[in-house]
Amino acid sequence: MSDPQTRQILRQSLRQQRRQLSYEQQKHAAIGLASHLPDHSLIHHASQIALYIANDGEIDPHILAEVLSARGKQLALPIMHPFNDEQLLFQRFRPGQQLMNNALGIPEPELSKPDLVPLQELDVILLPLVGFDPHGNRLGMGGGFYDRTLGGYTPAQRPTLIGLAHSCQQVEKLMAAEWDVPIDAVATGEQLIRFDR
Ligand SMILES: Nc1nc2c(c(=O)[nH]1)N(C=O)[C@@H](CNc1ccc(C(=O)N[C@@H](CCC(=O)O)C(=O)O)cc1)CN2
Ligand SMILES: Nc1ncnc2c1ncn2[C@@H]1O[C@H](COP(=O)(O)OP(=O)(O)OP(=O)(O)O)[C@@H](O)[C@H]1O
Repeated sequence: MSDPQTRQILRQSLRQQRRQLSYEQQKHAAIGLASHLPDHSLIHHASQIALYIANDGEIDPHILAEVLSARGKQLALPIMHPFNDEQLLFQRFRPGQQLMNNALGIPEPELSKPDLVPLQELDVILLPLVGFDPHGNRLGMGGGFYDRTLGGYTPAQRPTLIGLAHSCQQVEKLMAAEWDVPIDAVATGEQLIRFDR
């Protein structure tokens, strides 16, 4: 599963599966995530947490965002870099804040330099993903945005990386590409799975 064509076929099939989840299944997963994840030590001890606005059937962290915000966590969202469109920036976000669709149709805050949060100041990034395996390999949308943004940092420098996923997004094995940044854990609507390395 390393060649780009195989990755693309798997990506299409996993994206289709998550888009086919019913409204009830999505709601159940979003509530489950918001009820177990805030109490986990990785989140409990974090003060600055990046998450995302759900798109394309992704597990929806918006209830989680409200719980975290009520517990005093500072939240941030990824925004597409205005000049270097292959990189993400992270900007302060308060639930309910006005957002605008970016070029890919995903809502994001309007760029405001004073509200940017340097990556090193984030304790945790909750990342969207298309697929994951039991070793912490992650398959994303194929833009390489998170990999490129995180690739310049050593594991010790970068925030803890927790993928958020529906359990149907787990696959047996993903061959990591050389640029793939492994994640530390995956949280589903039911549980948090930590990867030892
Ligand atoms: N919710 C969410 N936010 C995110 C990501 C993500 O995967 N999910 N990203 C993770 O990297 C970044 C954006 N990357 C993305 C890459 C491709 C597509 C996408 O839907 N592509 C469409 C075509 C869109 C178009 O051109 O109009 C497609 O492939 O069908 C979306 C986001 C940053 N924000
Ligand atoms: N650190 C990097 N340096 C150079 N190119 C990269 C890097 N990371 C990713 N890429 C490029 O980005 C493209 C997409 O990578 P990949 O298929 O791994 O994306 P993804 O992990 O699924 O997406 P995302 O990280 O946006 O969720 C690849 O073709 C690769 O060439």
